[in-house]
Amino acid sequence: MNIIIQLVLRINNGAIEKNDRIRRINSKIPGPKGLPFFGNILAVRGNRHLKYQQYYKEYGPVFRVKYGTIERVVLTGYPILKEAFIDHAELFQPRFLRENNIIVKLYSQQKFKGLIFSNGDYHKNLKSVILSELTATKIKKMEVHINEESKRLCELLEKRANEGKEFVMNKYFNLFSINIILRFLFGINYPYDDLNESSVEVIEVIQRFFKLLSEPVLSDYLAFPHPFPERPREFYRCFRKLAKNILKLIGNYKSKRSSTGSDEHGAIIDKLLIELEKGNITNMGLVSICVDVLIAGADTVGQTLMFSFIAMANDQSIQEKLYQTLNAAIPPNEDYSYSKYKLTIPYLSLVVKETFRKYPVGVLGLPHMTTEDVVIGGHTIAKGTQIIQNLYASHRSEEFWNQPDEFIPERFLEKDVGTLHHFAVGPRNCLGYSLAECEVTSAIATLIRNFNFINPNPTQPLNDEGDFSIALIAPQTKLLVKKRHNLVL
Ligand code: HEM
Repeated sequence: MNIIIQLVLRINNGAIEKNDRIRRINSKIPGPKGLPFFGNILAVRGNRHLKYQQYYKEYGPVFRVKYGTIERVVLTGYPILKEAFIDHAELFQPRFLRENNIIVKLYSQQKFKGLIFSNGDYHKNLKSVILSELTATKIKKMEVHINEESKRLCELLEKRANEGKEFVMNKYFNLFSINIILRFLFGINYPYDDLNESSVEVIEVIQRFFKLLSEPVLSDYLAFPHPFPERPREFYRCFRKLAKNILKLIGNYKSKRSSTGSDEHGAIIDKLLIELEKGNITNMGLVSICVDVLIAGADTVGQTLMFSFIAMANDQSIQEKLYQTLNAAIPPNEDYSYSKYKLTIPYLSLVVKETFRKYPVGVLGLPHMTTEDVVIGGHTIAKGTQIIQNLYASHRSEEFWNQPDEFIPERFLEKDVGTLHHFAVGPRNCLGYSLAECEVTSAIATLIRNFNFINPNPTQPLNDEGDFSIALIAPQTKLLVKKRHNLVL
């Protein structure tokens, strides 16, 4: 017993000493004063991205906040993010992992290792395996499926248009993006005639999982191993549900593969199964990786689309101009094709860029960590500090954008326009960016060609303020849709 107590004390002392060093070095970085023990954790509850926007205005592009004993430095604006994540890429690349966090412990054990919370060669290898399935050529090959999903969405919307009633749009976009990720991962899509119970459940579990993952918990305050629960039970319930679904899909995929005798279906899972056979990942690791790609890829695109349509329903002139541009560029009986038209319909690109600018749904990215002491923007940041990319505040700052809170696609025609970085900056940025761009552009083009999206109460602009989560959540939004003509299907 004595030995165990001594061991725990030694670990505690090690952690406390390490934290003291970080605190000492970071103490010169400006930032809000915090409460003893809690630091700033109570002040940033709720819409954290708005609080960080306010801190950026008060303290500048490099500011420090404390989450209990965790030292967090927040970087805002492309120039400072570039200085850190590109000019010092190696020092800022790793994911921040709390050593005493159970999830992180689980994830970092070989058995459960996923993608998002791994580092080093394991992460590098996995990222390149998955990226090899998301090249421009692969995406072009999959375009037919993306168009199919867009058309299915149109068919559902046609029913709503025929009813002539307003309806909540959000879950349709979520289903669209989940289906595309499932196509890339497993070569399948979620069966739906409309929003049935099981599809809605998957959407809700993914959103809840993200939300729970983004909420600070008691363990955030503590620098040492402890017995307190890390996350509410609901978190594990969500993970188990997702894992169960994924295991079923992997099982189905394997039996389909053995029944057809084919080795190559062109889905990401093919490549991951090879990694499993080589012993580079475990069975549970495979599940964690699939959960990571599913949650990272589904909610982000769904929320982005919802924000875009809210903006366009609030400004009919943008929607009308886009509709006319698309009509002029694409023959009436031809589908929109991303690979064919992405460079030839400038106004569509402007609308997509402005969507990503005004609504960078990965608002604070995912936490990174410094591997050495480093000077950024004139401030010394200690080795081991948690680093956050303040993407929302960067994209909404008057320093880089004129009228940043307005939706103005034409801003990208100006000469000295800011730099978009909604997929984060540096080599550890979003793995799905090419797919996301293709999905968002294709869905906007196909839907706007076929429907007019209307705010049912035009005297009151639709709310476009999101609710903080790892992927900003768009408000539940009721729209009216009107068919433009016979659908281009
Ligand atoms: C509008 C859509 C999307 C946005 C705005 C977005 C944004 C982001 C951001 C900000 C990060 C954090 C990067 C960092 O830590 O520096 C990220 C990471 C990630 N994203 Fe996306 N993302 C989107 C779509 C997707 C899609 C479609 C996929 C799936 C194919 C995906 C998969 C991932 C993965 C796996 C990571 C973790 C990368 C790593 O740890 O190396 N994302 N994304």
